[in-house]
Amino acid sequence: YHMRVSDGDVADVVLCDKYHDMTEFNCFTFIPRKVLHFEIPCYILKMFENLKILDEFRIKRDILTRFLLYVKKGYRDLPYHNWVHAFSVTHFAYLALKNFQLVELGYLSKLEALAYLIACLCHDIDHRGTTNSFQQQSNSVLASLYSSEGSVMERHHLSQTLATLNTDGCNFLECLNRVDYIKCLDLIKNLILATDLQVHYRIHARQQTMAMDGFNRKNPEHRYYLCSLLMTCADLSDQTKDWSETKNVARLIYAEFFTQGDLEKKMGKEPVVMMNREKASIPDHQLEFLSDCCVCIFRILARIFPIAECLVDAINQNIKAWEKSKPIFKHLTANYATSYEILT
Ligand SMILES: Cc1nc2ccc(C(=O)NCC(C)C)cc2n2c(-c3cc(OC(C)(C)C)ccc3Cl)nnc12
Ligand SMILES: [Mg+2]
Ligand SMILES: [Zn+2]
Repeated sequence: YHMRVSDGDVADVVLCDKYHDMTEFNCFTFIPRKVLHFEIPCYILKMFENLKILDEFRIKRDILTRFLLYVKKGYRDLPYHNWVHAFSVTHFAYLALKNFQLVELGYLSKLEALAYLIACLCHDIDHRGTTNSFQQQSNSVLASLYSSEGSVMERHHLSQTLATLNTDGCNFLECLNRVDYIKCLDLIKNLILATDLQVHYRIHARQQTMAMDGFNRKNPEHRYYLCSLLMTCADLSDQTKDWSETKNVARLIYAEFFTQGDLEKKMGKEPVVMMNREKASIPDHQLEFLSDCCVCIFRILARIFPIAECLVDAINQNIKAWEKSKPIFKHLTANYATSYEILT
């Protein structure tokens, strides 16, 4: 296992000093999925450096690099829940830290910023392309481990994160003092668990109230709601890009959903419509998801950070595009098994 990341792999990343001009990269319109796959580790290191986080916590670049190369190997080769998703989620966290000046203006402590970036990188490690309910249905090992506490997949992602930190030469947090170290792991736990849709539904109303009342940095509940909101926004940030990106991401997500549906049929179970390639209407589901889930989360964000209004606008543009795509899907679906092929 230890031979999986060599010192040469680490050196390649530590020594790369390209990408001096980060102007484009620092904008909300930048599309992280367009970054060349082999360049992703270098960009991640650049983001940490650019945010002055390494100096703050005296984090060694080679140890952080070995950690992120193991994290990269921890992701499976799935259509959506893969290393590129981890990078795109982390890129949004970087944009939020930079553009909302989260640390400079006191919204997040430096430690919370560090935990936020690490949680984004690790939040879907070893995902299998199936949902929490599928873990129960299939009596998976993960369900037997975690179903009593809920958030089965998210608890597994957290466990994989801690295991990677404890791999030789990967614990870049060991230079933190004891209090910060324990606090950082606790923050990473809350952030990764916040990416469970059920957790989001449970705290969504209170996040809304927090935004209406005004964020109070002295209130520990507000700090938790803000961190969770920033996490779900990062996880959904693909939806704030342009229409071609939105269509591409939908194709990837439904490739996973339909594969799960196929698996469920083989198990003699009826999949939910959204995962059934014979019955799903991608535009309808996406309209529902964007209107009922996505845009609401980003509206709360925009209430706290007005410059995030552009992200709400981008989602609304994509909602309009899904509406316009419906007649085409309706017409074409008659000839296709599902509207999925049209997205390819
Ligand atoms: C474009 C897009 N469409 C989606 C359509 C449906 C669903 C879904 O899970 N429906 C529930 C059923 C399966 C039981 C999720 C979708 N989705 C997510 C996503 C968000 C998540 O949760 C947070 C981050 C807390 C919101 C967690 C996991 C995922 Cl894959 N990311 N992008 C998407
Ligand atoms: Mg997840
Ligand atoms: Zn995710």
